[in-house]
Amino acid sequence: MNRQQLRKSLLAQRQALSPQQREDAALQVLTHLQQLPELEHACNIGSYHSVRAELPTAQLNKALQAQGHQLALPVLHPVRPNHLLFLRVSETTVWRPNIYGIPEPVLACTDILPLAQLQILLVPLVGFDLEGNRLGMGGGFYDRTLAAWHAGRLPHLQPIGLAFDCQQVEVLPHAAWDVPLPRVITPAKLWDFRN
Ligand SMILES: Nc1nc2c(c(=O)[nH]1)N(C=O)[C@@H](CNc1ccc(C(=O)N[C@@H](CCC(=O)O)C(=O)O)cc1)CN2
Ligand SMILES: Nc1ncnc2c1ncn2[C@@H]1O[C@H](COP(=O)(O)OP(=O)(O)OP(=O)(O)O)[C@@H](O)[C@H]1O
Repeated sequence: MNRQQLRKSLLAQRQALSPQQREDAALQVLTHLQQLPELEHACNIGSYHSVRAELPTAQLNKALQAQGHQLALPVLHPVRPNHLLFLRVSETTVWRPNIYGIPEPVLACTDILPLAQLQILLVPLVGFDLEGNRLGMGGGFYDRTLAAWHAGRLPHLQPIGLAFDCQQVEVLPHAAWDVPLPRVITPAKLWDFRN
């Protein structure tokens, strides 16, 4: 299967889960996440606003905020195509759907949290393999976001993919620009692909 076929098949598997299965999965993922020593101290966490059949993040985001972490959510970059900006969010954040129908915080420059100030980046994904290679929605948004980290320029950033177990495959075909994830959390476990 090529990337496009794989994406279609993995999206269908995710779609087949019931809303209850998705919520249960999200709670299990939150439990693994909360066991990370990195989260013992308040930190800046890049997260995402889940849509459609993605691993739900509403409760997870709320729980992280309640624990004192500052969340930053992605907005599509207004000038650089296929790039993301991460904006601080709070209870007063005004949301607006982007061109993909994904709610994002209304862009205010003062709310921008540069990647260099994030300690954790929770990454949505469609599929991942046993080496941490990631398949996303196809825009290359996170590959671009993670390029500087991959090049060693964001040593304090820890990317973590969030997924259902059915999104794990043995091998994903990967391209030069793909940035493998060091860790992925699914309901079953924390996958650590480092060394
Ligand atoms: N919740 C969430 N937010 C996210 C992402 C994500 O995967 N999940 N992204 C991760 O990169 C970025 C947005 N990327 C996206 C890329 C494609 C589509 C999408 O629905 N594509 C449709 C075609 C839409 C069209 O071209 O009009 C499709 O593939 O069917 C959605 C988000 C940033 N924010
Ligand atoms: N660092 C980069 N620099 C330039 N182009 C890139 C980069 N990363 C990805 N691309 C381009 O983005 C396109 C989409 O990439 P890909 O199919 O790997 O996206 P994805 O990882 O599935 O999506 P996303 O990261 O948005 O969830 C590719 O055709 C590639 O040309």
